[in-house]
Amino acid sequence: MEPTTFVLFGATGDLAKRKIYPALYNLFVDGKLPQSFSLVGLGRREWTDESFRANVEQSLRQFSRREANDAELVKRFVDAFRYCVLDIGRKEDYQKLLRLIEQREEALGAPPNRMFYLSVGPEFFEPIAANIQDSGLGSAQGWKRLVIEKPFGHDLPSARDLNLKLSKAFDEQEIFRIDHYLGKPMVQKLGSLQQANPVIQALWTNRYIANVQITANETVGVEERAGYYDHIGAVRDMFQNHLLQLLMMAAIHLPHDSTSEKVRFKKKKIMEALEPVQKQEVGASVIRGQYEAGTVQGKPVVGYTSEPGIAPDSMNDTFIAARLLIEDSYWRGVPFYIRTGKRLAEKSTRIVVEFKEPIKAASETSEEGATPNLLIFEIGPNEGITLQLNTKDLEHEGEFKPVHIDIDLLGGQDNVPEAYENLIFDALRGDSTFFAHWDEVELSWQWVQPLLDAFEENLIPLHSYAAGSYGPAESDALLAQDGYHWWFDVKPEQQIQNREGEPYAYNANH
Ligand SMILES: NC(=O)C1=CN([C@@H]2O[C@H](COP(=O)(O)OP(=O)(O)OC[C@H]3O[C@@H](n4cnc5c(N)ncnc54)[C@H](OP(=O)(O)O)[C@@H]3O)[C@@H](O)[C@H]2O)C=CC1
Ligand SMILES: O=C1O[C@H](COP(=O)(O)O)[C@@H](O)[C@H](O)[C@H]1O
Repeated sequence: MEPTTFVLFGATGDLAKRKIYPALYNLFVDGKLPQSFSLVGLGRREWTDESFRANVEQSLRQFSRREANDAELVKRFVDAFRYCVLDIGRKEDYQKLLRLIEQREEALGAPPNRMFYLSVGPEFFEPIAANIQDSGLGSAQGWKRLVIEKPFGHDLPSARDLNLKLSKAFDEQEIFRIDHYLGKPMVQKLGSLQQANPVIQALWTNRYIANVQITANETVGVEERAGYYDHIGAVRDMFQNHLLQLLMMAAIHLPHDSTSEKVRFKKKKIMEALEPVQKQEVGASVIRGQYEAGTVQGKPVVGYTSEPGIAPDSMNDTFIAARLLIEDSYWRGVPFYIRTGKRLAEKSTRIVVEFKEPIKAASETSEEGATPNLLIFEIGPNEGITLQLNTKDLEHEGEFKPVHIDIDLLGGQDNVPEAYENLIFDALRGDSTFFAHWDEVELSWQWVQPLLDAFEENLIPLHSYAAGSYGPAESDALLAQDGYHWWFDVKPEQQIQNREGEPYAYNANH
């Protein structure tokens, strides 16, 4: 891997501490950092190199996947770290930064390959990009890359405006827009599983698939992020980015020789094929909700409008469910149902592919107990793939009963790289496959914009749901209209337990 200087804006912040340093350390331990690697951390805080390194070490002890108790190893890692006080708005600070980076490159004999990582609020994206350009930081002989966190815009016009401004300093192929869902190991496997397995590939069409359900349920509420979340809601926080990315990755058909460009081109095609919704029609396919007080995993919790920092009359959405249709030859007629929300019954991110029922369609015979075949991709918190099939239960008069085949994709490994590790590794290698291209981001905002307008103008109801449930009843009704139901929503009294005594989600008989 080429020598790299990693320039981290927001080095004193929460994301750097919880995700970026641990990810870099894990890569270091796994031998996946460039041989010549240097990091310059930036912030307004008057830290020194020493206090910076001490903070980084602390973060490794707290958050790293790999043990950080080998003092010699940790020291070798943080030796590459320097700190520079920089105020994003002060042009002279960028000259100081340029001198420091040039010194480091000279000392290491490294070419000026610079990766600028923006772990700061979105209001800083544009001034940082402009200052990188104006200061000469971005005009050295090596490569330059811009890694940018979400949110990418607040709506369609602001996203377009931001992109225009960034593109004055960085070309599209130099911009790496992070969507951490694209870094999740199971999401990274989705395309290749279908691509490499004829058995899946052959079934991946409207001929065999009845519907696809994409769920990202959370048990947490707004936590300490009321100020941010109350202006964003589930639609901008999760749906526009993570959930639409999951839809693209689930629907994609990849050619055998797929490159990063081809993957992103195919994703763009899916977004272009999404049937648009008109603002006045949003209510027919979109449900929005807000949690009321309830009990989440045995603990009583307050309702959204009683959370600290949230206005008592807030109309913000903490839940969204939607039915989307892809108008292409593969997916015409297959509804994709998507939902996400806070304060729900369980933390689970999964994709369920429900197959059509050929037995019933082919004959009028009674098939007592038969359920549709399902292919279930568990994305988090645990990873796995499960296939639900029907088998005859000889003890119960030959009724059908579902059996589940678990496919172990990790080969028993339990210490797998997490999303930020995968993504930072790819950015260091210049592989943009699992970063959101501007076309995808723009098309996502384009699809979502009528929803934002309808929400803003209160054209659709804001349904309440009890904390600890699976969202408003209207979300169930959305699927019931089409003759389906959300799979694996398990009421506490129906939960069965796995061998470890934990609730086992798959209760196909509910
Ligand atoms: N935290 C998380 O889990 C996630 C965060 N994100 C995104 O990542 C970004 C960073 O989030 P997070 O780390 O939580 O935010 P924090 O508020 O914890 O950190 C903000 C960082 O920005 C720096 N900063 C703020 N103003 C200036 C300035 N004028 N000049 C120089 N540096 C400045 C701060 O440094 P100092 O105070 O020293 O000036 C600090 O390092 C945001 O865009 C957020 O949306 C995305 C996903 C998850
Ligand atoms: O980006 C975000 O994601 C988290 C959920 O991420 P996960 O990896 O735990 O599924 C969400 O809690 C947060 O509100 C959102 O900003």
